[in-house]
Amino acid sequence: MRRKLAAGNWKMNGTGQALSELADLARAHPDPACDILICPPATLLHRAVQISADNAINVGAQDCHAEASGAHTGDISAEMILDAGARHVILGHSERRQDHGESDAAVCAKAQAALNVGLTAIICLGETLAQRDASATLDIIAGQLSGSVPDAVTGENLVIAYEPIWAIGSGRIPEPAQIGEVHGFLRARLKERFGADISDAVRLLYGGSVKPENAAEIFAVPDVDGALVGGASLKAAEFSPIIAALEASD
Ligand SMILES: O=C[C@H](O)COP(=O)(O)O
Repeated sequence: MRRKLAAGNWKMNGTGQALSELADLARAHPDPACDILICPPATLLHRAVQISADNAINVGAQDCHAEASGAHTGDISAEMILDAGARHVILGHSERRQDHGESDAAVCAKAQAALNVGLTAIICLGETLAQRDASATLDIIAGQLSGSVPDAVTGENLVIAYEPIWAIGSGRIPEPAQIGEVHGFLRARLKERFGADISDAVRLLYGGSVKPENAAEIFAVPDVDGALVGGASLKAAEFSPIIAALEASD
């Protein structure tokens, strides 16, 4: 049985003051019925881990380099993330694919680096609005899935986040049936490639304008195992009802 996952991606938001939100979140969810993960900027990673050492909040990073070490100014390696005490890393977010030109192959190499040190890779994929309008969504998703996910996954160490690019930060979300179509497709493709045992263990998150008001509807969609939340994860008061909706979902 997959344990549901409420993941918050703080993106390039937050200085030390924002860490009080972590403590508030932990107080609101002392014994959650789902996993809770916050991915702050790299500058806050270690402090976030320290604050969360004795509570139910997990901490993750937002990116890693594909190499273990070397002359890569400004980057951090998977081992550094592990050393900071985090156990998850988001990879291939559309903002990185766009801002940094990350290809599926680059995301796959980063994911392999993450798996090599024992991190769980949260690999993001999703279509643009033009691709959806052209009925190309499943083709795009199939290509990203096959190109971005390394062979060495066990199931438990892989999370896939379906994030339609047009839904990110826009206030728009797909119809539940559209989310269900993509998630069902992802599960089937994972099963084809890795077999049922691994496919059944992979958690599939939806991301893009998840808010307290729409969370229950999204979590009722089959094969949605949680959410990757951006803006609404920045404040405990807004993320907490999303977590509660996930806990209440079947
Ligand atoms: O990683 C999170 C997603 O990009 C969703 O962001 P959002 O919840 O602000 O739309």
